[in-house]
Amino acid sequence: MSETLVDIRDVVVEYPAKGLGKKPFRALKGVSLDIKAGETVGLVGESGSGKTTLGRALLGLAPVTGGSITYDGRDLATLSKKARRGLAHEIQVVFQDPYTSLNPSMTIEQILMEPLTARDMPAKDARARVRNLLDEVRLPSNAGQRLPREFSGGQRQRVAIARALALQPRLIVCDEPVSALDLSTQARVLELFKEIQERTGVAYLFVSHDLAVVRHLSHRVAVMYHGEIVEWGEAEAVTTHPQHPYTQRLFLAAPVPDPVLQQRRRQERHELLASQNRDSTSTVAVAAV
Ligand SMILES: Nc1ncnc2c1ncn2[C@@H]1O[C@H](COP(=O)(O)OP(=O)(O)OP(=O)(O)O)[C@@H](O)[C@H]1O
Repeated sequence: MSETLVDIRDVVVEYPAKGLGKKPFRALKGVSLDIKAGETVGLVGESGSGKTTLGRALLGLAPVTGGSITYDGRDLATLSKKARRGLAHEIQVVFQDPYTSLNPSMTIEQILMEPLTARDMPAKDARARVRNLLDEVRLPSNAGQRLPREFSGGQRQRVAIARALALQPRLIVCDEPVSALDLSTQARVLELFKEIQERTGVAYLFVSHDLAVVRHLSHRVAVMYHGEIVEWGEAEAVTTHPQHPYTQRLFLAAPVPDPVLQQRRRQERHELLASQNRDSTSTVAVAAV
């Protein structure tokens, strides 16, 4: 795992001003990170910190006004629309909400065939590929004839993952893909993400507000705060020895299943907050994370 697939350098995203005389809103303030082929990079941070915006920038869906995003050695900003479309199948996305991300009036087979036939795959081959995809995400082969509403949230998310896999991408932007699921379903879907990566070598940019989820899956972790990356490194190091005060608080705020450990965490968090309140040079505003 050494080849750099994505190189994000000093990226700035500014959303247009809402109203006369207002300034554009700077959602990313010079963000840098890289993703290697076959790697999972976890992106964690509180709501509004810019995680989704970074994923959208990578997908060409956010107004990038500074810096560069290089994919497989190519600067995305300098690609023609045609070249960008040609790359589209290599970078796919799985969204948070499995209830709204699938067309309710299409069968699962139609949903999965769509990207394949749009790329001129003959219908017979596309049907065979759909059967493989259902198998890859551990759904029964007769699932193809059913509608999204006949499935649970976890099963629908499996369909969304199958659709993302249809064109054999090299990178999937996963934007809070398990946040809408209950805990035991989350665990099974996370295992599926892992299994798929081991089998296909796909890379993930895995966006989540949940440190436990990110820690479970990621090789490296970036922590976002107010449009900046405040911590970036190996998942083990970032999650067990966080250096930045914001990461320390995020980590201590994360729920843990063990009540004794949870109580200890609460105490540590209390002490940390108290010490940060005393320290007026802290770079982080002391609000509850
Ligand atoms: N289209 C938009 N126009 C204007 N501002 C936006 C737009 N999209 C996002 N923002 C703002 O950019 C900031 C970052 O939003 P973003 O959705 O990237 O955060 P996030 O970390 O993914 O949050 P969440 O976990 O709640 O999804 C927020 O202040 C948000 O209000």
